[in-house]
Amino acid sequence: MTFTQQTKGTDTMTALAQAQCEACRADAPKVSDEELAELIREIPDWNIEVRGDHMELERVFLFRTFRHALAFTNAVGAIAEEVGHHPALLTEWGKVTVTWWSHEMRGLHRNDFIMAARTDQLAASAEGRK
Ligand SMILES: C[C@H](O)[C@H](O)[C@H]1CNC2=NC(N)=NC(=O)C2=N1
Repeated sequence: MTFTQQTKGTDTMTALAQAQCEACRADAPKVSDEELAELIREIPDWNIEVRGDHMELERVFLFRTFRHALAFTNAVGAIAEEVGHHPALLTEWGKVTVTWWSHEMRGLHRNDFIMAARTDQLAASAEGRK
């Protein structure tokens, strides 16, 4: 899995968000422990959850209303569809839990970190954040 960072901007999260996702393959390499330590620093508000035999990236976003939560849910869904890499999305009143991991390879790929960074960028401009 190559991973091309379009820019080496000062804000590494922005650079991560602008990186290109690659098509997920079952035999794609999981991120190494070193990559994990480096990449999680670029998305500091995300938690690494160990679930069964794999890790997942997860963050809760709070909103004033269900309508705002639903709008954000749909915005995340749209960027997922654009790249063909999809999160788990739990939408509740005033709250959206976003979880990224790579199903076919049962683990964390750089794509998951890219999409978490893009999710943060969406949240930065989302209406009704608490
Ligand atoms: C056929 C389709 O492209 C694949 O099933 C994609 C869809 N979206 C995906 N999303 C995630 N998170 N992991 C995958 O392995 C995955 N595979």
